[in-house]
Amino acid sequence: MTATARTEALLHIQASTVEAAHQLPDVTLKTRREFSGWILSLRGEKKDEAMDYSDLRHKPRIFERIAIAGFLIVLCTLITKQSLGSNGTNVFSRHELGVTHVLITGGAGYIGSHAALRLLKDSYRVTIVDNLSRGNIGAIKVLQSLFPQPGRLQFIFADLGDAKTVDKIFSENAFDAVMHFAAVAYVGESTLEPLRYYHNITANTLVVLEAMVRHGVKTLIYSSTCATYGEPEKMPITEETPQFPINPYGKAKKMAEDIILDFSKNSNMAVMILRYFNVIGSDPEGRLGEAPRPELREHGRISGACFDAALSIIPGLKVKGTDYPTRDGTCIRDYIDVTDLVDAHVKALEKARPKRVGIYNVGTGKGRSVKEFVDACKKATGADIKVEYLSRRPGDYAEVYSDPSKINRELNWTAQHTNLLESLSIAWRWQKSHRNGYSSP
Ligand SMILES: O=c1ccn([C@@H]2O[C@H](COP(=O)(O)OP(=O)(O)O[C@H]3OC[C@@H](O)[C@H](O)[C@H]3O)[C@@H](O)[C@H]2O)c(=O)[nH]1
Repeated sequence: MTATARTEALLHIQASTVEAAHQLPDVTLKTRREFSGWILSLRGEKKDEAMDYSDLRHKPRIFERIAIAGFLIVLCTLITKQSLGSNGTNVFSRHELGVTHVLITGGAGYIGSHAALRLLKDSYRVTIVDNLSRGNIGAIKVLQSLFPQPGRLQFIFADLGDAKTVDKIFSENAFDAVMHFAAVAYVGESTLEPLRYYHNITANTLVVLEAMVRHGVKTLIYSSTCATYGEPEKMPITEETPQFPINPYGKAKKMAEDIILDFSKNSNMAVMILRYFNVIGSDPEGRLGEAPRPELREHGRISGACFDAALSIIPGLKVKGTDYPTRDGTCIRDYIDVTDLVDAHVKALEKARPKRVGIYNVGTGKGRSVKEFVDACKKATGADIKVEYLSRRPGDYAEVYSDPSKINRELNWTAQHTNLLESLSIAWRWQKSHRNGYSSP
């Protein structure tokens, strides 16, 4: 286009704009008249009923324009703060706008997949990173079938130990928050393979944290455990109970906590550390469940062992230790339903604020012995589970149960599913229809 043609085109546009202005609809004229009237009343002048909107006398003077602009700026700032939080990073409000993107590490695992389901249901955007060493692709497939819409759920097969890949994932995605679930998590196995535990839990947390810092991700919800307390003298356990873990799993989680907490002292990051007690149950609608690796059966948790025994996958349940100083000689644990646990994560995410560091026990506050647990499991499954009594399992502590009052108070969270039989019955429904985990109907 030549310079002359461009000038002609511009003149044409201006002419049509003037034309359009002359055809302003009545409503615009009315608004301008009202505006002029408002300006006059601010000046203390009398409103001229016959005034014309185009009368220059009624246009705001320069200082009035500055005052109006200032007023509008203050108003816009207030509205923005209201919707984005005082420093623009309020996760909850961004979620209300429908944009919160949460990275779930270990989202193919038992707890991670339930958390992903809940977040997706609540309209969050979710990216799962999992190396499938402990998790199940079957859980991912279920989630994908429930949320097939583009942009809702992304699955990335990757190992958190691979810092380069993790960095690439962060650079290709704008995460608002990270829920770091991925970890090996068997107390018994940790005593046999401590290096695996220290590396997987501690080093990988460092990789995630460093990537968050590099890419400006401001919120971390960290999965910790009651195992960090070890064997406290006083029950119930509060967040102030001294942490003296007695097995590599608990020690590695405590180290990861220390790394995060030391880092948080000079950072704006919002950090929520959730110390889970013993997680049981499954999605009440039967879409997800707990599917531990068959080769790790010997290290498995009590709930999995009970169900395996009920399904005759193993000949019977081995109760490990009957000489603990407890009411019936078996260990006491605080069993928390996975639905409540993921609810605690959502509440933690909603209440996360820059520089806020929260540490919370997530438990029911009730302790149940292994024998009581096995009785409930027999009722839930209806199976006459054969029980064998063995000596103690290395790394076990006699009794832990939580004082959940801090999380009740600060996150407005209370365990809702405290009926052990009910939680086990729900989990059993899924287990018996998934005899071989996700790979079998
Ligand atoms: O087959 C079994 C399994 C477990 N148990 C006993 O059941 C009790 C609970 O053991 P689990 O392995 O289910 O759970 P743990 O208490 O060791 O740790 C659990 O809770 C805290 C979480 O953070 C851990 O990830 C989780 O493994 C222990 O006393 C254990 O010895 C058995 O008697 N037989």
